[in-house]
Amino acid sequence: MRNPVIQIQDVYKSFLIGEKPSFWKRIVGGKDTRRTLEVLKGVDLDVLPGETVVLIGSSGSGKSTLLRCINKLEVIDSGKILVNDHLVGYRESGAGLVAESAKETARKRTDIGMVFQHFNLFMNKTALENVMAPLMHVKKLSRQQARALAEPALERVGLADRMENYPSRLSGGQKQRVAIARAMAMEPNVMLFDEPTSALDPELVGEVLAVIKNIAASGTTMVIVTHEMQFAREIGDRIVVMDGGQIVEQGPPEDVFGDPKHSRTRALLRRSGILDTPETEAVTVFPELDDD
Ligand SMILES: Nc1ncnc2c1ncn2[C@@H]1O[C@H](COP(=O)(O)OP(=O)(O)OP(=O)(O)O)[C@@H](O)[C@H]1O
Repeated sequence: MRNPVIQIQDVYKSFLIGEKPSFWKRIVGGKDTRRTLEVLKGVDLDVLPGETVVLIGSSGSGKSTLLRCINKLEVIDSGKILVNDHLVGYRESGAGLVAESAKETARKRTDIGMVFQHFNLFMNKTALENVMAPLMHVKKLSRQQARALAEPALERVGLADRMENYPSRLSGGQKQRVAIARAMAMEPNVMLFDEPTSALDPELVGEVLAVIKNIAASGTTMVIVTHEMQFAREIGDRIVVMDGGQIVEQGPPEDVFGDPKHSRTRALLRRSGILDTPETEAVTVFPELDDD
């Protein structure tokens, strides 16, 4: 069996919350009131080649942070993340592992496509120029070579007739499809989607989901953070449920949605209208007595 494309091992991540006290405040002995918020608390997760893993969980459970750690948009406090067998943030040298430079991080990121909630398009460039930009500036392709990859990428997401449009002339769904084409044109071997439909009007969600499904069907390894439970159920090879910075349950969609084991999963699915068992579940006080 091939190695997992992504290996996340015992990852911890926290943020410092609050404002750094000013120089003058410190001079007069003012206290630093910042506090540490632990967002990831020992996460382990492997993603296999061609697999689509969907992260679900309540707001603030750490899904986006975990996704962002995979391509070093966030730096982990401890643990390890390997992508394509390379340790994120480090490179091998004769002397062992050394911290990688910003340039090396940028180069490694070309293997990992990322699609954000808010598209992140250049507003002063057409759809085609948006897709060509990283091909030229990161992959250093000529304009002609970049165009030869960008056009089919836009065709693939159904935007053959919108290539010359500026983002201001595109709907939210079309903008997100340009962002997907831009990531896919780089031919990454992993795609990360961070709530790709949550900034869209409901009637535009379907077209973006259809494009993502199409990419999944082509065998690209994907990790998707979403609140769209129906979509998660349809597209996920594996559903991973996060709560309070930890993975509380994972498995095939039919198990997680059909027979959720963890109380936090059941609460999440109830809130999403997927599970309609009553709020007051029977609580097994003495599980050992239930065995026979
Ligand atoms: N850069 C940051 N600085 C400080 N706190 C942060 C930062 N990024 C995230 N957080 C906090 O970390 C926690 C987890 O955030 P994260 O975005 O990972 O959750 P999530 O599960 O993706 O939530 P949602 O579904 O609402 O997007 C939240 O409390 C959030 O406010």
